[in-house]
Formats: sequence, C-alpha cells, structure tokens
Amino acid sequence: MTQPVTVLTIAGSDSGGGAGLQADLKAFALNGVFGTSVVTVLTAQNSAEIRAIEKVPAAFVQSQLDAVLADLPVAAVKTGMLASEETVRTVAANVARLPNLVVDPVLVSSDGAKLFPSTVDRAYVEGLFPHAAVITPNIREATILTGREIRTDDDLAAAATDLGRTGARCVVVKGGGRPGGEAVDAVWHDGTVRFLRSPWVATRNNHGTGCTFAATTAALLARRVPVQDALDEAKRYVQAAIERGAAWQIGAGHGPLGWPTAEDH
Ligand SMILES: Nc1ncnc2c1ncn2[C@@H]1O[C@H](COP(=O)(O)OP(=O)(O)OP(=O)(O)O)[C@@H](O)[C@H]1O
Ligand SMILES: Cc1ncc(COP(=O)(O)O)c(N)n1
Repeated sequence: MTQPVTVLTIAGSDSGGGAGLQADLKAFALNGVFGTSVVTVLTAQNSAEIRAIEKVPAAFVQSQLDAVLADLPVAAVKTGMLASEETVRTVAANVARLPNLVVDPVLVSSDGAKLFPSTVDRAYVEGLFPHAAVITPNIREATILTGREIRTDDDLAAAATDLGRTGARCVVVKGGGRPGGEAVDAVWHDGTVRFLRSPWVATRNNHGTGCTFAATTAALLARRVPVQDALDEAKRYVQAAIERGAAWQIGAGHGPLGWPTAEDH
C-alpha cells in the first residue's frame, strides 16, 4: 500500500480555524500528505481580529520539534507565525533537520499593522531565509523586508529580486492584497523573475490565503514536485479554495477558504 509522505508545519494556532496551523493541516490533507504540527503561539482570534497572542516558550518549541523529528519521516516543512526572535532563532538552529523548508514570514496582521518588533524581521533574514527552499512574503511583509514601496508588477519583481539576495533559493512576493482584476505574485528563481496570475475572486473570505499557499507548496515539494511546478499548482489550489468558500457565511469578518476537489484545480 502506498504511504503518504509526512509534512511539518511550525506555526501558530488560530482559534477561529481559518488561518495558522488549522489552515495548514487542512491544506496538507487536501493535497495528499500527512500533517504534523509544532505550535509556536496561541492566538485568541476570530474572523474579524487577533485579540491576544500567547507565545509558547522557545524551549518547548524545541521539545516539540525533537519529538516529531525523532519519530516521523518529515519530507518538507512550512513555517508560519513564529512571533519572537528567540523562536525564529530556535527554528534556525534546527535547519539542517528541516528539508524542503518553506518560510512564510508572518510579520503583519491582515489590516497591515506590524505584529512584532524589527528584531524578528532580522532573525528571519539572518537565520531562516538563507536555508529556505521558498520564502513567501506578502506585499506588506516584502515592504518591511526591503524598504521598497510596492505598487506595480515591476515593484513586485524588484522586491522579489532584492529578497533573492538573502540566500533563499526561491522567493514569491504575493501581491494578493492589491486591488485589481488579477491576483499577481512575483516569483524569483535562479536569477530570473516570472509572475503567477489568477483571476481575482471578489469575496471577504480570504482568511488563511497566505498560510494555504505556503502549506500547499510544502506538501507538493514533499511529493517531489519541482519547485516551479509546485508554485503553479499551489496558486491553482488557493484560487480553487477561495472560489469554493466564496459564498460561505462563517463569522462576521474575513471567513475561511473552502475545500476544493481535485477536479477544481
Ligand atoms: N481574492 C483573491 N482572489 C484570488 N487570489 C487571491 C485572493 N486573495 C489572495 N489571493 C492569492 O492567494 C495567495 C496568498 O496571498 P496573500 O497576499 O493573500 O497572502 P497573505 O497576505 O499572506 O494572506 P492574508 O492577506 O490573508 O494575510 C496569493 O497567490 C494571492 O495572489
Ligand atoms: C496563527 C496565525 N498564523 C498566521 C496568520 C496569517 O494568516 P494569512 O496571512 O494566511 O491570512 C494568522 N492570521 N494567524
């Protein structure tokens, strides 16, 4: 019998279920891999807001990592909200044991507010990006990390190129937050830039889009899909998941993504 490959998310819990490790485990299952999770932070969150954040001590993040890696054959890893310099550096100290590392640097809340001090940004750049197979900042995170104002596709491409200098093997700057007819992301890989494009879905149910994109990419890398194909498929998957959940009414704020079937993407 064919065994599923195992993937790990190192991420925060979203009590509202739409983002964080809850979104990652959903994306893992729907993309055919077995998901494990190291919890970095608990959030008191719903579809409208993050009300409070309680950090898991870095030493306990390490204990969870040791437990998972001692037993389970992890083939790819996704990181989400790490929330403190100490936790970023703890994960960074383990990179040799973290294959196919997809780093989604969660630095800002959906309303654009910076969630953590700049020491966290620096720890990502110094400790995690140089070891990442893919990094996936959104526009606001790329602005913080590069100091660039990002408005056009050329700005997205320039930011992706800047971030390529951090040592990450591949960079995706997600333009999902931009109003317009298309959802455009810039991909830097091997010194060249290309764009991922999909039709913009008009819905408030976009909570967890970033987590879902990165988790799906990690699932596909674990299944040995080449990175550029994995990004194309992750983009199709997110698009289909947004379409599937677009008419749901779960929560008064930004609702979750839906469950696409294989035929949808
Ligand atoms: N309404 C939408 N329609 C189509 N694609 C979208 C939409 N919103 C986001 N995407 C796509 O989803 C992926 C995730 O991007 P996004 O920029 O939303 O991530 P994020 O900013 O980390 O998430 P969030 O905005 O929820 O914090 C990208 O490929 C983006 O283009
Ligand atoms: C615990 C946690 N992790 C990550 C996000 C960002 O989610 P996204 O950018 O995918 O909407 C979140 N809101 N909560």
